[in-house]
Amino acid sequence: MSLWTPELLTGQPKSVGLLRNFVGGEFVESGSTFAKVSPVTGEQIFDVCEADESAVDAAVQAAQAALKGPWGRLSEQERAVVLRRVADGLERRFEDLVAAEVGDTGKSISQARTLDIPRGAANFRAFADFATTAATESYTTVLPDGRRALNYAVRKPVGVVAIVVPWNLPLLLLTWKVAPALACGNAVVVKPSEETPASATVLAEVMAEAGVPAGVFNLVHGFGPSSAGEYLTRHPSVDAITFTGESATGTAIAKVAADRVKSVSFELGGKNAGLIFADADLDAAVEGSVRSVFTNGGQVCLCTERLYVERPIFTEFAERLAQRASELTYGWPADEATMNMPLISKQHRDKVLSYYDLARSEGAEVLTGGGVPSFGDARDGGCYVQPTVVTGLPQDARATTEEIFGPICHIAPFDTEDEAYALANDSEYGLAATVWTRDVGRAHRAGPALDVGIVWINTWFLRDLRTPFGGMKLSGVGREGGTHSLSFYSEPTNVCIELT
Ligand SMILES: NC(=O)C1=CN([C@@H]2O[C@H](COP(=O)(O)OP(=O)(O)OC[C@H]3O[C@@H](n4cnc5c(N)ncnc54)[C@H](O)[C@@H]3O)[C@@H](O)[C@H]2O)C=CC1
Ligand SMILES: O=C(O)/C=C/C=C(\O)C(=O)O
Repeated sequence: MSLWTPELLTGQPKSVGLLRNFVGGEFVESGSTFAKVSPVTGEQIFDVCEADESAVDAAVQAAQAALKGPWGRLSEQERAVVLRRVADGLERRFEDLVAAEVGDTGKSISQARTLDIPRGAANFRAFADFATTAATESYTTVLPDGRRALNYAVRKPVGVVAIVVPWNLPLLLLTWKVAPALACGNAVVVKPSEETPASATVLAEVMAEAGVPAGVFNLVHGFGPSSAGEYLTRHPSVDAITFTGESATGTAIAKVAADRVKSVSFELGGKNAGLIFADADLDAAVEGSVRSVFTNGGQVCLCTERLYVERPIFTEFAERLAQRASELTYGWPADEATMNMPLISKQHRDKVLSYYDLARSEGAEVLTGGGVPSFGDARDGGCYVQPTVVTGLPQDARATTEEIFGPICHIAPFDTEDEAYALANDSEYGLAATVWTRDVGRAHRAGPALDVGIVWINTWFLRDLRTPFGGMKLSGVGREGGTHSLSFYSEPTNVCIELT
């Protein structure tokens, strides 16, 4: 019987499925299991096999062996054919992936259908294209004595890549790294979040169905410290580590990686600012901010948690945003009209609610939300919080400086363009910013003025997969996307031929 039943959408499945690790092309069980519960109801939906140190070692060895087999001899074009088969497979398994993703996260079926799952297939198609069309460097060299040479670089795989990802956009973020890693000829061992083991398991099934050679894609389930995440990242045969998640976890992984000088790519946290200028299209700025603050329950590293609004429109903007936040509909994930989703876990809900309390104790005025909704049904066992808008905090309050990762924003006024950039830049993080203005000159000034990796003007989370993606300061190390991903997941060897 399929594990990926529509019952997962309710958070109340009739039976609890077993999710296994995928090593060397086989699904394997390990000694212990842990429970995965639904964020919608708090009921257990899966038993998950936790990979112990020997299971992680077997996965890394399977990856090493795969690099020596047929996979290591394929051309870029041949690998691209395999990647496109994976994309086709993800599309064939679309409804299974929706059930898996919604079951694990409680996100709305409409978001899973329009964002999370389509981006899985899109990532594989995009990197099949990028890897087969990207140029490599070439120089004709002329020396002072008249000798000439041709230099050109060839791209080679890095080797075994460890991929560690979080729970907020599970399939999207996993495939964003698996696709370029495989396009460049590497073999991977992936460690999804303990909170979201399901869509990675469907991806493993798709890999097998698409004929990806055994050992090229390996999946280990488990936790971070003293579990699969740590065993994987400190494994001596892992050549590179790519990670998305909390900045503190990035620090822990960087320390482990330093011992063997492994290359790392980190997409970390954010405390992203939105700047609303008085000349903006106010309707668009309000609706855009509703998206940027509340999408995925505020659980996207790109979400806006700090809004700065030019003083003449401050009161109107704040009232309108709070009104729209209060109108966001609750519903079961399977209801297309549902806009709010639960947070991922009780632990994360406790963290977010502690920030709601902290904001109040630091002097915030709560314009809407600030608590927990009540349903009178099984969702009361879940992890819901109210979308929340606050104002009145100083710039250095903890609630306005620390990443909360929930459906909350703080709104503050500003008076000049320079002040707006200074407030936005006054953060340990530097991931993304959103600017709402009709002034084209200001739109072009914002990019250079803001100390972040991504600036959106009059939009948010509009993605072109060729563009550099990543953050400054505590928000990350390196960039992925397009040729930036190809650079991380491959090693260039320069060839110099003297021309006679
Ligand atoms: N992209 C972002 O900005 C994200 C930020 N967060 C923030 O992080 C907080 C904690 O969420 P978590 O999912 O626990 O994030 P996390 O950063 O602890 O976990 C992300 C992934 O790293 C793994 N991991 C954790 N510690 C590790 C270690 N020492 N070595 C190797 N792997 C390790 C986890 O098992 C998971 O697969 C959230 O409350 C949220 O504020 C969470 C997810 C994404
Ligand atoms: O690649 C994207 O489009 C989205 C990335 C989002 C994150 O990295 C995150 O939320 O952690």
